Amino acid sequence: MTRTPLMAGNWKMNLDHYEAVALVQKLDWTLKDAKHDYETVEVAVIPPFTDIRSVQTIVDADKMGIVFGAQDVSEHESGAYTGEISAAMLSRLGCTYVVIGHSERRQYHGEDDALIGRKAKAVLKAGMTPIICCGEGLDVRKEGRQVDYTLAQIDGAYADLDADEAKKTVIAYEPVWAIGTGEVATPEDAQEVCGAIRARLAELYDQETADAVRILYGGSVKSSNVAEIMAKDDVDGALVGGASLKAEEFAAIARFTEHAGA
Ligand SMILES: O=C(CO)COP(=O)(O)O
Repeated sequence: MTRTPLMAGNWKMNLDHYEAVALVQKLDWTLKDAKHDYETVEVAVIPPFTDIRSVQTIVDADKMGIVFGAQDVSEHESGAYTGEISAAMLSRLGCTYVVIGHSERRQYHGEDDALIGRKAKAVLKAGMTPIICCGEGLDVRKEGRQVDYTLAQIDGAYADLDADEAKKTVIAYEPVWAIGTGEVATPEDAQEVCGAIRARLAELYDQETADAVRILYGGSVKSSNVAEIMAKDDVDGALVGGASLKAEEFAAIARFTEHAGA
């Protein structure tokens, strides 16, 4: 089973729509210069909602190989939900991916696994791919409970998804203690949990489903550490925060096969 690696840049609450266009253009030029093959490594940017229309316009106009997505979505289809954005709206803008249940949404907006499951369903129904985030905090890691904790998040988020739906999802394992801290998990740490997630998917569904799902690692990924993490069997890409805000650095992450061992 070959899974196409995915490098997704989560910009979080950074860059207005002018800056977004400039960054996407620079990323596109950098990858074009390197003759990047998007079939070999998929590259996605995940900007704030207000940037998406501008990103769509430039990606379409310049026929870029880069795809894009959103950082969150409403669980509801439409109606009186002030401030919310529906999956249909994102799909209409050409989004390929929607990040669901990022630890910052769990922490600051009280999102739980059941809500994350409903959001994933809404995204799938609209024909897009949810990137379902999971991962433990420092206290859980210190107690050595990272596998059980993360698998419980997976159980909760996938409770109402059938195998056909599950197959179309992407998972991002992001240990909270490694996010924005410069503290990157070791490749072995990443593999331990990503491998356990795949084994759990095989239990919940079947091996074929488990093998189809791409599992990304996230947390202080940089061009200097991505290759060793990508070398692990169950790591199929990265969800990149800070380093995705610099075109050359993010392009270098997407080109990780060139600096294996760096
Ligand atoms: O949260 C992350 C991506 O979603 C990781 O952020 P950093 O790469 O800045 O640690």
